Amino acid sequence: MSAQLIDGIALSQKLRAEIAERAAALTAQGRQPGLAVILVGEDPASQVYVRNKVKACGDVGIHSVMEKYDADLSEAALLERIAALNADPSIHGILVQMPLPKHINPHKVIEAIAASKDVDGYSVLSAGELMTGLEGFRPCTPYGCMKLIEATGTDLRGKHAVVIGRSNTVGKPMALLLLQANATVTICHSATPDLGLYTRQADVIVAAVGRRNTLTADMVKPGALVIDVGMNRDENGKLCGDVDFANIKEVASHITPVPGGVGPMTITMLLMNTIESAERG
Ligand SMILES: Nc1nc(=O)c2c([nH]1)NC[C@@H]1CN(c3ccc(C(=O)N[C@@H](CCC(=O)O)C(=O)O)cc3)C=[N+]21
Repeated sequence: MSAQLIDGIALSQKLRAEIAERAAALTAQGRQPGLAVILVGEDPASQVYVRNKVKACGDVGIHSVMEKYDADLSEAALLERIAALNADPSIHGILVQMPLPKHINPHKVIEAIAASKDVDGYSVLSAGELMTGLEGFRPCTPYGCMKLIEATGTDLRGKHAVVIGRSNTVGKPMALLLLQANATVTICHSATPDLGLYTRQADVIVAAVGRRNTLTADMVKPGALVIDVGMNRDENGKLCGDVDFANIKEVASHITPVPGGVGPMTITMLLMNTIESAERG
């Protein structure tokens, strides 16, 4: 193995220790940070993620409230719960786990969350703040990816970064964060005819597609840095990312593992956004 592993668990531990100190300072002033997590329906993956988020809060001294509802919860009832949490001074962040059941409009739900509590960074306002370079909540997954890149000591200025994927939660905000760090950014997606043509020119590749083996070793320039946002299952049901880790690690300079890379950092940045929200008061 020639590539250096970028360890999302180790970096999370370091950042979570800092978060715990900030949480303790707020708690000592009678302002303990609070996060509400809402889960609608019984999707098993969502149950695991939500449980992990609640556990992470407990570990750093953030008060958390988990609300679970049946899949037939009405949109109106969900909006009512959000309004109550918006008005609750003990809650500084509200996260509604995605995806929602089909009868609920996710845009309506996200926009119902008070801007000051949008710790997922999913609202139109948060997206606009990111686009404009204003202060605001950054979406947790791309924010975590930036911290992972930073941890390698890589200066992104003038580097060519290729983002694969254009989702509102990962690909698009990732491209904007890389741009803000002065990288030259290319966004590739499902309609890109020859993905390798772009990735072979990349100093940094962020794969956020949701399909395993999207990036193979022949598509990676020697010495490139590879961030794998994918969360897929292989034929044995084992968790794997979007990149062919076993072969790319022989070519890349740095690479994130799955699990243990981006996933834990997503939760860490959620905790960070919640602390920042509580500090703003
Ligand atoms: N409103 C909302 N906000 C989200 O941030 C959000 C969401 N909805 N819906 C689903 C996605 C997915 N997501 C993950 C977070 C952590 C891991 C994670 O910790 N993964 C572990 C492995 C976990 C396992 O073993 O299954 C790892 O990569 O090491 C994974 C996925 C947050 N999401």
